[in-house]
Amino acid sequence: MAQFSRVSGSVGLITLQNPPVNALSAAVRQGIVDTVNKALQEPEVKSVVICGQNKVFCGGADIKSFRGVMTGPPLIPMIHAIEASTKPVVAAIEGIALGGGLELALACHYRISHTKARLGLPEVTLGLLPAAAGSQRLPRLIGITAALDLITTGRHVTAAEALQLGIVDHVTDQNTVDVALKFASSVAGKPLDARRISLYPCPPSDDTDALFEEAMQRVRRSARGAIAPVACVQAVRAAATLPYAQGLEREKELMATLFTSGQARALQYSFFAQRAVGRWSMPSGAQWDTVEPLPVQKTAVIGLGTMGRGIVVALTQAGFSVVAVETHEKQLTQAKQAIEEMLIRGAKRRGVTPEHDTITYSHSMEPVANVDLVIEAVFEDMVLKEKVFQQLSAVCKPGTLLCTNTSGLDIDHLASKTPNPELVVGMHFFAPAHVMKLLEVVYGRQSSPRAVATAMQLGKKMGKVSVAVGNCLGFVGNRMLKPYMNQAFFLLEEGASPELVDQALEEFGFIMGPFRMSDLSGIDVGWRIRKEEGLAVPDQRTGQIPRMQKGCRYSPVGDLICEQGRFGQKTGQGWYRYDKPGGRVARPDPWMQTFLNQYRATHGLVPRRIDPKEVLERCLYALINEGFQTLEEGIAAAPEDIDVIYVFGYSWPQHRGGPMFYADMVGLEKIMDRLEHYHQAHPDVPSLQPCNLLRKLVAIGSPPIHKWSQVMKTLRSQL
Ligand SMILES: CCCCCCC[C@H](O)CC(=O)SCCNC(=O)CCNC(=O)[C@H](O)C(C)(C)COP(=O)([O-])OP(=O)([O-])OC[C@H]1O[C@@H](n2cnc3c(N)ncnc32)[C@H](O)[C@@H]1OP(=O)([O-])[O-]
Ligand SMILES: NC(=O)c1ccc[n+]([C@@H]2O[C@H](COP(=O)([O-])OP(=O)(O)OC[C@H]3O[C@@H](n4cnc5c(N)ncnc54)[C@H](O)[C@@H]3O)[C@@H](O)[C@H]2O)c1
Repeated sequence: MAQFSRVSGSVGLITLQNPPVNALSAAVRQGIVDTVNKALQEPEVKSVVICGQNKVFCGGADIKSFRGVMTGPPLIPMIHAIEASTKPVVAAIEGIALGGGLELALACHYRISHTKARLGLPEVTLGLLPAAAGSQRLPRLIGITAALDLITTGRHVTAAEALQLGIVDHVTDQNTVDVALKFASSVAGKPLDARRISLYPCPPSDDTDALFEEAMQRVRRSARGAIAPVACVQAVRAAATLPYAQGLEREKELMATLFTSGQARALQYSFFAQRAVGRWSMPSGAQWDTVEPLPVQKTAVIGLGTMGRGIVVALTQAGFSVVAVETHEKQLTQAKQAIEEMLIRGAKRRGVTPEHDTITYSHSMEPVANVDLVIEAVFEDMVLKEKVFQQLSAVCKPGTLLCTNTSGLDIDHLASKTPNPELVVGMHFFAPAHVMKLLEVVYGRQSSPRAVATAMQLGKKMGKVSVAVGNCLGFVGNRMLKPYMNQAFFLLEEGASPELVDQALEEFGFIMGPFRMSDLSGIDVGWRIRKEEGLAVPDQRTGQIPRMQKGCRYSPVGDLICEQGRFGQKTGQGWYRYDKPGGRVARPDPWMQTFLNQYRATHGLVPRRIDPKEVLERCLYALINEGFQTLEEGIAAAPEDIDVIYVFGYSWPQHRGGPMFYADMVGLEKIMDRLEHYHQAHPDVPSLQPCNLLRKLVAIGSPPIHKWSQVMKTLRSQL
């Protein structure tokens, strides 16, 4: 809806009304058409102001309506009618002007923004482009380079940057609508042609071809196969090289392809999935809207290694005081310096003053006594963690929440070592913890709903996308990674090279394939865990690590290269070769080829040519199958939870939605058939056997992903 009123006798005020973000639904568009007509027809009205209800201008087109039948007046003619108006129209921008919201503002003759407003054309993040003439107007207003930046990244700009770029005419910290009304009165009757952006020529650049060539290459490099950023460059190129009307036609053509694409569906699914994970629930029935979080102001972090340092930074930046505890003297000094540097860099990026005086460094537990919440990040060693939790239980005031950053150890076991197991939860951050958006909040059997609500809220305050998951070895993310990595190892045994496997998965859209990723994070991490599990241990009789363990196929290739001291980037050698320890550029290593040849010969394995399609199917379908298993067990509550974890924690390409969304796109029947095919070929790999939930979903006709939760409820009671 949109409401019309007349202010001070001669200014028509149009207020968009569609909470919470005044999205341009059919009713809002109809409201704008009607009220603009009214303003144009009423002779008393000399100028017009458009604003949004509740101090929010407009969040753009109504994304929810994209999947249904589009009704109501189309956006483009509506926007053109505003620009063509003979009475000046002023946009009063408060809160946000995003996507279609900014396009609406660009059709107005003047734009006045509140200092705290954010503006942008984020359509690319939804797999689209600004198709209400935004791709044609913005370059004409602010130039090609700046428009390319905003349109291809979708980033939001502050009002100050918008003023500097020329997107808005004036910024105010007063009541924006009042300022706009006053301004509208002052420009009544003034000529408007110089204010109609569609009439502007696109500002020329020295070498347009070279500029677009360079932009296209940059965008293709970072797009990881996403098509929308490429279409955005093409649309801006049309603005730069074609008359406005033809540019608009090109924009429409490009949008038509994007609008119905699987990528747009995936990205829009991902947008809503990110919001859905905030509405968490526990098997007990406790859920996000019925549980009050505990108040948290003072926090502590125990262990200042790789993870602890990032967690201290994230907590400090979110405004919490932190007691940072590290027993190792040298580590404490180094951590202090690293944390200060990270805070200074972060403050510079955000244009604020760094906050270091809220951190208290300590090598003992005493200062932890009066904190509200502790996050433990010591080595991944259960005996050590038990000891730390016992110490914390003795030192902390009653009611303190005890969280662990373990990557996958048993939360219930750890909780059982404390007098208040209801106050223990997992807070599994991802490295680097101050950068990575994902947080898995792991509830144990006895974790109280308030403890979970508190950890979820803390994550939100730290700017994380937090997902509540159940307790099991590896939780959701790392548990699903195991069958994926196992397939990657098996493929090496059967004839693939690390490069072949990585390339297939990088072409799919991962930032790094499994081997480059494992070189980056340290191959020895998994090796140590496998040794603790008794897997990476030679048989006393043969002296070799068995290739069958507990009745399942096991590949010791990762263990064997660690035995050679090849731990990845940190040692300068791993699955690849680097120019020096700590080097970043991975090069294929002839040593690896020789090693794999000898390994295969030793075990009588005849190498074969591996097709990249097989790499994708075996690695991804095994991971997806494990995802279904976590749903079946209720460890993950919904497919959206898994997809958000994979997109934000494991670099799954967002334009492919996440593993479960991808499974839906590929077709559950195909996934099941291919898994059965590979399981027949490898009967000693149980993770290739389709799990019950997948079979049942196929049996009832493969319902679409948004129906799985409902189906799962019924199935879980039967399984
Ligand atoms: C061929 C056809 C031609 C079409 C022409 C194209 C036109 C145009 O170029 C395309 C667009 O504008 S594309 C659009 C470009 N615009 C964008 O990409 C902006 C997308 N929105 C955002 O980035 C964030 O929501 C804000 C920053 C606006 C607020 O952040 P915050 O304060 O943290 O709050 P929050 O929790 O995030 O949201 C609160 C609730 O609002 C909901 N909702 C929000 N926007 C919606 C929308 N546009 N729609 C519907 N709903 C929208 C959101 O789902 C949530 O509800 P839920 O029930 O809990 O799910
Ligand atoms: N590194 C990762 O990518 C990653 C990701 C997610 C979770 N994790 C988990 O986070 C935890 C920490 O991992 P990390 O990589 O930061 O380890 P790390 O080896 O870099 O750091 C651990 C730190 O804990 C300190 N420490 C040991 N005992 C202590 C004690 N009693 N009191 C205080 N400090 C103590 C050590 O001196 C060391 O500085 C582990 O449980 C790990 O599984 C790691």
